[in-house]
Amino acid sequence: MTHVLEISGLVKTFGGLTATDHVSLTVNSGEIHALIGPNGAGKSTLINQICGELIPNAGQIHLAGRDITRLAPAERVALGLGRTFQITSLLDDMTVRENLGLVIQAREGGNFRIFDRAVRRAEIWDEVEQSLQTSALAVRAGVRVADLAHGEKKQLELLMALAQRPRLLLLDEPMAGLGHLESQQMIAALHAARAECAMLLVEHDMEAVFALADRISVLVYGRIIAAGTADDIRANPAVREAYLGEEDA
Ligand SMILES: Nc1ncnc2c1ncn2[C@@H]1O[C@H](COP(=O)(O)OP(=O)(O)OP(=O)(O)O)[C@@H](O)[C@H]1O
Repeated sequence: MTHVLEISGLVKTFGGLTATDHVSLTVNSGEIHALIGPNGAGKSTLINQICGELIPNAGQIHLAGRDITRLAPAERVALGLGRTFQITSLLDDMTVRENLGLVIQAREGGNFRIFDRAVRRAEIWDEVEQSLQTSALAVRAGVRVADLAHGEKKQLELLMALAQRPRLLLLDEPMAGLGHLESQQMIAALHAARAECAMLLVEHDMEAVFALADRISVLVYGRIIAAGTADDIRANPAVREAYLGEEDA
């Protein structure tokens, strides 16, 4: 079986510190795999190696069977690696609809002939409407990004990342800074998105992790100390001790 993502024996050191200590994990197609762990466990370091912002000292990363360990970030994106857009990359003076249209247009590149352009433009707007259809943003399509609430901007980031049609989407704390209702909307949006791509979800909000994850890997001091379903992880004594702490014990 080809996994969407396969990480094997990954090691990353910073001087004397081993931030990624022989990490192996897989993400299957259609799966949401959550990566949890306390502050400083090495989650960002691992994500940055998957994106190509950091190159590991040892080990391999395969995306859909292709060795991407040493590829540049843009080459990984071209092979189907997606990451949520940061709010700072949204265009404030343009509407939700226009921001989405731009991403779809960029995905297609200049890849159509002049006499196809009008047809293509109509197809792009159709795709924009489709992607908005089931989103909490549907009623805000004509609103400028500058006038959106924080949670709405996070929803737009997700739609823009999905519009790139990634095989694997890396989600770095999508619940951060969201209120209760906004978190519920984000959980619903991620749940709906699982039909479109596999996801590796780094998240501190355990309610969201337990609601969404098919499998969970627990990282502590750079090592995966446990991996399994939400029930496995909840019941694992080492995890309760190292991570969930008194809150769940
Ligand atoms: N560029 C760097 N140089 C030196 N040490 C680093 C560097 N980046 C991360 N570290 C160290 O590596 C370890 C893992 O950090 P990392 O940021 O990956 O953890 P994290 O799990 O993402 O934490 P958080 O949940 O707080 O974001 C920490 O001890 C951190 O201080």
